[in-house]
Amino acid sequence: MKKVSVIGAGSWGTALAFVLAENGHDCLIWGRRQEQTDEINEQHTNQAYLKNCKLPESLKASSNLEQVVEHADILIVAVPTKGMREIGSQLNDLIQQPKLIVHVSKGIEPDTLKRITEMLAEEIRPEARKGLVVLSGPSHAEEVVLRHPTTVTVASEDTRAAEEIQTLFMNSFFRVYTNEDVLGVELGGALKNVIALAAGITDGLDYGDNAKAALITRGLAEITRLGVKMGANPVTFAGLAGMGDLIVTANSVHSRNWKAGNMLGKGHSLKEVTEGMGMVIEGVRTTKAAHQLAKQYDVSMPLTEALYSVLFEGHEPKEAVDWLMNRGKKKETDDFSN
Ligand SMILES: NC(=O)C1=CN([C@@H]2O[C@H](COP(=O)(O)OP(=O)(O)OC[C@H]3O[C@@H](n4cnc5c(N)ncnc54)[C@H](OP(=O)(O)O)[C@@H]3O)[C@@H](O)[C@H]2O)C=CC1
Ligand SMILES: O=C(CO)COP(=O)(O)O
Repeated sequence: MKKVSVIGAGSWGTALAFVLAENGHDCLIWGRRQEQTDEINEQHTNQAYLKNCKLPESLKASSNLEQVVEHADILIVAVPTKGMREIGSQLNDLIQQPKLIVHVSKGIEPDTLKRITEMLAEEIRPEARKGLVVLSGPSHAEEVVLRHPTTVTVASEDTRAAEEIQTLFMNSFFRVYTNEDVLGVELGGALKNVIALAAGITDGLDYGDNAKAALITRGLAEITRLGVKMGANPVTFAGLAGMGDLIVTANSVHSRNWKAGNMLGKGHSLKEVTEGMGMVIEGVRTTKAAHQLAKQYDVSMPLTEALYSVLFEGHEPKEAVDWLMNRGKKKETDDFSN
């Protein structure tokens, strides 16, 4: 049994805390609102994020970040990418003894184009970190708390740290692999949200299954093309953090990114969609970052460009699809030579 703290009591932080508590670990979860941590402690629920889920009574919650950081040597950080630097800087101030820090979020910071391990490495001093690990893969929180079979991957520069986290989470419904390609795992997790938004748009437009299959396949091709140019292992994109997560996010009714795209395809504005969701839609900010990365690395990412034009340049979804379909001829397999 280990002491573990989860920072962030949204859908994913709560589902992972559920797994850890089920595994017998002494798990404390931090939420920034006391009424929410009271609900977890007293009702053993977190209705705003995981409806009708009974949480293990052994799972405890606190809104006192200092207490939560002190509780454990392993910190699981589960806040949206937008809040990552602020949390990282607070952790830097609060950590007394070095901690193993695991993040489970999926995004890239626009403008700096930093991945989450890079942001955390900038915010948290090296002496406060035993290691940095990313956990990613096809894993909707709603299904994890139903104990439905789920597989994820953990990656770290430090193989032993990744293996420690693999052991911490593994159980009969939550299977964890390790992967040495931190860059590929983080890029796969972040960029699939862009393609899932686009998949939601084609579903919103009622374009059917051919269009969806095209988006997923060509989406994976452009994610891989960028990732390989940045130095990632192409095999990672055929794995859980790449194809696996892209399939689940582009097809699931649980996906906030797919839902957001679906509403855009049906004619709602981006403002309406983001304000109505009540949960994070990581793909919107990541589309900005991916558009910038494509320029910086001089990689062709037409689906990302089409989505960018809908989200940020006022183009209609149908116009973007027409543009995609009427581009010049291409070979399917020239991807890696770009
Ligand atoms: N949901 C899922 O199934 C999965 C999600 N992920 C990833 O996990 C990350 C977290 O997502 P998820 O839990 O789903 O998000 P949710 O929207 O469900 O919850 C977000 C949580 O973070 C808190 N929060 C929001 N902004 C900040 C901030 N600036 N500082 C501190 N806390 C903040 C919210 O607090 P409050 O309630 O007070 O607003 C809430 O507890 C995302 O990157 C997502 O892509 C990965 C795999 C699966
Ligand atoms: O990353 C996820 C599943 O693996 C969750 O996706 P959404 O953020 O689109 O709900």
